[in-house]
Amino acid sequence: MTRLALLSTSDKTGLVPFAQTLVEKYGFEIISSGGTAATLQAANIPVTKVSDYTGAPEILGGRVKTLHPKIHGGLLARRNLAADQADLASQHIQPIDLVVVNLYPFEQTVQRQQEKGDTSSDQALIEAVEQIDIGGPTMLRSAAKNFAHVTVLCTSHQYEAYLTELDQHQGQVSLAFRKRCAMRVFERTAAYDQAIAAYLRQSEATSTDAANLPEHLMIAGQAQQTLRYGENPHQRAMWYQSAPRTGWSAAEQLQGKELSYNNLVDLEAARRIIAEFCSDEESPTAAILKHNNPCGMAQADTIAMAYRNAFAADSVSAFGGIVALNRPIDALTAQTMTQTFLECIVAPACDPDAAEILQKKSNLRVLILPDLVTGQPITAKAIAGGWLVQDADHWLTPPSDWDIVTDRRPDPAMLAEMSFAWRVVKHVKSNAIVVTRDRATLGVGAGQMNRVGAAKIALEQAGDRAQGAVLASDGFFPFDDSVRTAAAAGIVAIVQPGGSIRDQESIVAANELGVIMALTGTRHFLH
Ligand SMILES: NC(=O)c1ncn([C@@H]2O[C@H](COP(=O)(O)O)[C@@H](O)[C@H]2O)c1NC=O
Repeated sequence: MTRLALLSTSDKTGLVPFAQTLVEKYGFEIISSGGTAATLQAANIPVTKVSDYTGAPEILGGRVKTLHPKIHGGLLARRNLAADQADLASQHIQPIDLVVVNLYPFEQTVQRQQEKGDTSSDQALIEAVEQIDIGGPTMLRSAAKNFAHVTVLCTSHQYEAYLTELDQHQGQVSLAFRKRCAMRVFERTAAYDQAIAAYLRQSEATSTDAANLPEHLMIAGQAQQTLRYGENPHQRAMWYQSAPRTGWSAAEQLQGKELSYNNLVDLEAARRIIAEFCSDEESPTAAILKHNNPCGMAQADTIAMAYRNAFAADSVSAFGGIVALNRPIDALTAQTMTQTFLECIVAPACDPDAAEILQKKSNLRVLILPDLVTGQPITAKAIAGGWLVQDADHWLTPPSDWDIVTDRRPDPAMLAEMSFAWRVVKHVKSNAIVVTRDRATLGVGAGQMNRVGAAKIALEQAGDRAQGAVLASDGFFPFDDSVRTAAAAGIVAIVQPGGSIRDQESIVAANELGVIMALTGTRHFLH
């Protein structure tokens, strides 16, 4: 008996030569849905339309094409079960050996809508809903469930491997291959459903109410790149891209070595911190990061000067750093950046003459990410037996809402400096203390197990430069010791969340030492 293959593809890439080989080399008979059948007919490949085979026309503008017992009976029947075979015979159903389906391009449709900036109009919703494939996933799932007997391909990338398999097994397919194909189907349909759910969820309010977090957590992504290794060479790693394609998956790498796992983690930390400085009125800003923490961050009148000041903040740590800029890379900045060893640079754009200069450092990875602001709305951490999910920390209390708790009050310039320090410390691992002056970091105490330790590191790094500087703390001061250490080093203003039962002790110490203190009311722990 000839073997039956069911082909129903939206993406017709490689379809014709593949179908030709199936028919001519392996003697398959083909049945296909309307558009696929038309493509094959145009290439003179013999094909029967699904509607002719089932006797049921495509209806509802294509919403029902292949949803028919003659199709799903042929896909689900167990070849080794007499009762199933009897059902097929009585219903004149032919078993189907091979199913080739790729789905309506739902993710691409949403991507296009996002690029046009319209994902929520009535028209956009109608368009997206029509791209929710129903018949395709149904066939894929039927065939995948019956992998004991049926082979199912859900992407044109599998055509070659399938033909090789036929070649190697005298026209047959091994059970192991069919099982792998089934696994890929369930991965694909899960990701497809996740994209649909995410699209529908996006119109919901982005409240911090836990009830608005999804009832079922679905983290989906398509393998974009096998990374050489993870954080360490003995850890496997893969970069998955979510749909629609945005963020780092859509960034342009102008030059440099392949991105590593650690590069991407650092780049994302760099993006998050520079995103804090991307509003229209923001001055040119540069951040240099090492191991996820800013080692130097500065604002200035030009981006070249901002980079220079960020580098000067801690030129030792900047070696091998990751740089993020909130302005296009210009020639002068490029020139300055090539004077030291850097791992990666990310900026919203790059001037042509700057690109030419950077090319001299051929290993240096330069990435262009025009949208530095948009990140994932949630963060997820793996723990044994589950995941922890929270809203990304998008909150920032504006200085106008801070509580100035000391007799001395900041003038506008001092308040702006305190706001700079506050926005930097938000992105430093806890316990975090940052010392800044003239919109540049002078000292960064990161990831310490006690706040005094973080303060000591930041102040020691700042040294004499701490005279007249500002200190920011990501969490409240449990005691007044950090305030006293800061004042002794020359700090004139402190910004911290407040909220300790001993806040008053810190305030009394600040008043006694003539230090300005602002309480923001919100802490920014970062683990
Ligand atoms: N409704 C159905 O019964 C149905 N059957 C197959 N499809 C999809 O239709 C596409 C192929 O259509 P065509 O062969 O007409 O170009 C495939 O992406 C396939 O997944 C369907 N479309 C949507 O649900």
